[in-house]
Amino acid sequence: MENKNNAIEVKDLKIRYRCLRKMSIKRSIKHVFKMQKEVFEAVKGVSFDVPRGEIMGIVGKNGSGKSTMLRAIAGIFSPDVGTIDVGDNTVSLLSIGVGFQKQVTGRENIYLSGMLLGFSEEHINNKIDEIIEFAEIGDFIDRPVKTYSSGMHSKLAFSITAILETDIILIDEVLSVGDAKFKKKSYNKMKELIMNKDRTVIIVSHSSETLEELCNSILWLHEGKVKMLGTPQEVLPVYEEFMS
Ligand SMILES: Nc1ncnc2c1ncn2[C@@H]1O[C@H](COP(=O)(O)OP(=O)(O)OP(=O)(O)O)[C@@H](O)[C@H]1O
Repeated sequence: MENKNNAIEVKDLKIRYRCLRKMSIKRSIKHVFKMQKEVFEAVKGVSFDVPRGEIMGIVGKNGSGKSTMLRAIAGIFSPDVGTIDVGDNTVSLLSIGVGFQKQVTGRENIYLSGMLLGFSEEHINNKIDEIIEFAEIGDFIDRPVKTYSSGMHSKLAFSITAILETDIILIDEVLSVGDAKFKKKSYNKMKELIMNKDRTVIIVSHSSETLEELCNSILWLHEGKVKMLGTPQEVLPVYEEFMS
């Protein structure tokens, strides 16, 4: 870490997706050994720092690279170019559709997720009752995750991150999941986690109201590049004007 007050340092980050070039089935059978790969750069040289204890919001229209960047910071993708430094902090990503083994039970998934986040079995043992209680999914905790509704899935994912308390929390548009009661409870829990002065948070959201209330800074991504970086008061009005 260049500056010891930072929890996250991202420098010149570039992330590319490699997909197979579209061609007819006949052609692809004929050319199976030389199928051409198409490369798409979703993040095109992004740099920013997040000081320890701060909350940064990310905005940008659909497809601007927000989720790709969060996944890279969470360690799911590695950078094609550039660096991401999170020091020795534990990092968790709250996002719909990542993280669970569908064939095994919610309880087993708590252990798997907890260990992936870097926690010991003993630590998870101490926290598991609290996680299950917070998730409010009843007997489903001992059923395979593939039988869960999307609301149940999100409640369990949220509870694991919220109760295990990593140093860095990355939140991808999940502040508004679950039913009204859980939404309120999770929003309050998130605020409690965020208010901890040592915790660092990045939130991707389309709600300017939420970002304005919670964030110290806002990063505006546009087509994989930084369009603006500043305080919510500086960035959000310009962004809203741009989007309208
Ligand atoms: N697995 C993939 N393979 C190829 N391209 C992808 C893949 N995932 C995302 N992309 C492309 O990368 C770009 C950035 O996608 P990303 O999901 O990061 O955007 P986003 O800003 O999070 O969008 P949204 O607001 O819709 O969630 C998009 O153009 C998308 O089509």
